[in-house]
Amino acid sequence: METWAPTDVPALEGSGPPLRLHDTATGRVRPTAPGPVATMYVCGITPYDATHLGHAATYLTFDLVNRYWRDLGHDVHYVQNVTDIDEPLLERAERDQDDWVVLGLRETALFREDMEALRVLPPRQFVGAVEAIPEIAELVEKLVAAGAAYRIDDPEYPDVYHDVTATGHFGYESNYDLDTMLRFSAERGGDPDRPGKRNRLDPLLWRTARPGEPAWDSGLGRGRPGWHVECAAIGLNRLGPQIDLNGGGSDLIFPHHECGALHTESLTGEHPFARHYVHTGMIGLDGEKMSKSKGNLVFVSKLRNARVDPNVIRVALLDGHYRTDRSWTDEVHAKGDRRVTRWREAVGLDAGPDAAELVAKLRTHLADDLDTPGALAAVDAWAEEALTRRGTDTTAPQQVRTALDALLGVTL
Ligand SMILES: Nc1ncnc2c1ncn2[C@@H]1O[C@H](COS(=O)(=O)NC(=O)[C@@H](N)CS)[C@@H](O)[C@H]1O
Ligand SMILES: [Zn+2]
Repeated sequence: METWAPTDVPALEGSGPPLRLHDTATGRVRPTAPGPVATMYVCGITPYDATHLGHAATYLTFDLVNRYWRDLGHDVHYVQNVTDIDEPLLERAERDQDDWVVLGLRETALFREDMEALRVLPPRQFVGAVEAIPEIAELVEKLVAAGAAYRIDDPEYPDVYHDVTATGHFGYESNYDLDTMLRFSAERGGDPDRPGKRNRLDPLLWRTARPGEPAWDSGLGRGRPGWHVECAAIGLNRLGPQIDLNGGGSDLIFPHHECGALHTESLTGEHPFARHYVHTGMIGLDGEKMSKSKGNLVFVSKLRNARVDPNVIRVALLDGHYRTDRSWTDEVHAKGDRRVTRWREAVGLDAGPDAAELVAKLRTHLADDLDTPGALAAVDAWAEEALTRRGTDTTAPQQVRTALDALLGVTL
């Protein structure tokens, strides 16, 4: 499916330190080391209730990774999916007496608009699960042929599951204990208590057609793919068996990214699938996690319709560190608004303090596991200096504008 419109990224002089990021699998912050083309798979939305500020905070995080890698001189091959077939989508369509296909198309279109408004750089490939079903089914067939996957002994619905013992590495990505895995599996779309599975955590690969459910023909018979294998196939087939970064919110640590790694590594034998597994904290609303089930969602489009500057949304969300669970509040919004106003005044001057020092600080903070609180504070300091003690560098205001655009995606 169509990706969204590109945003140009101005080039800056020089470059900063290597990007260091926290990796969930090793539990450590360590340098990324992409080749000339960095490869990044970030899970996309399930297209309903798009685009809430939780989604936005996560995609803004990976936008900073994209921008910083480009600032280091890498090209970035960024792939993202849309889970346009899945239980939650079918249930929402049912609830709203909506056609699930139309719901998905409408919400995906809104998501693209919101991403463009927030100036998030688009993925090179933006792939829907439905359009990928042929290649997903092919991956499942290979897993069955390799003996890593099996049909469950259920004459009515002989679904296909992946044996979690297939690689000998299962659990390395999340490092969760068995109880936690079982709990999250049950809470997040898994079926640990289904009789006949070899292991309770074995993830579904192919769901045999049920009456009244959408189904597609495949070499596995009529049915539809499981959730995790959708991302495994879309990522593997476009980025290869080992990638620089697999990303998403912390709710994807398990089972989603653990099982995605199981699927690709079972087939390719290459371990780990991703050199960095990067996960963002949850955005809440006044202390409660912002989630579809809670219905306490703040939408990017609603803020845009209220004439909120997308730069304010971006700066407000970047004020907290990407890995912390944090809330959207009126104060967070107001602080972002004050900041953008103040920065605009400062770059509106005809001269300012030396910009090179600020650019170096921005790079150092971003390279340090995306320390955006530090980066934004450095901009605050430059703006205060410019507005109180003035400065003599007549090129500084424009240099700062360019650096904020390239590195933070903020246009003043
Ligand atoms: N409250 C939140 N705060 C931060 N990130 C969130 C929040 N809610 C969802 N996300 C992230 O937003 C992305 C899309 O979430 S989603 O719409 O539920 N879709 C999915 O998780 C799947 N389609 C991934 S293949 C995921 O990375 C998810 O972890
Ligand atoms: Zn995914």
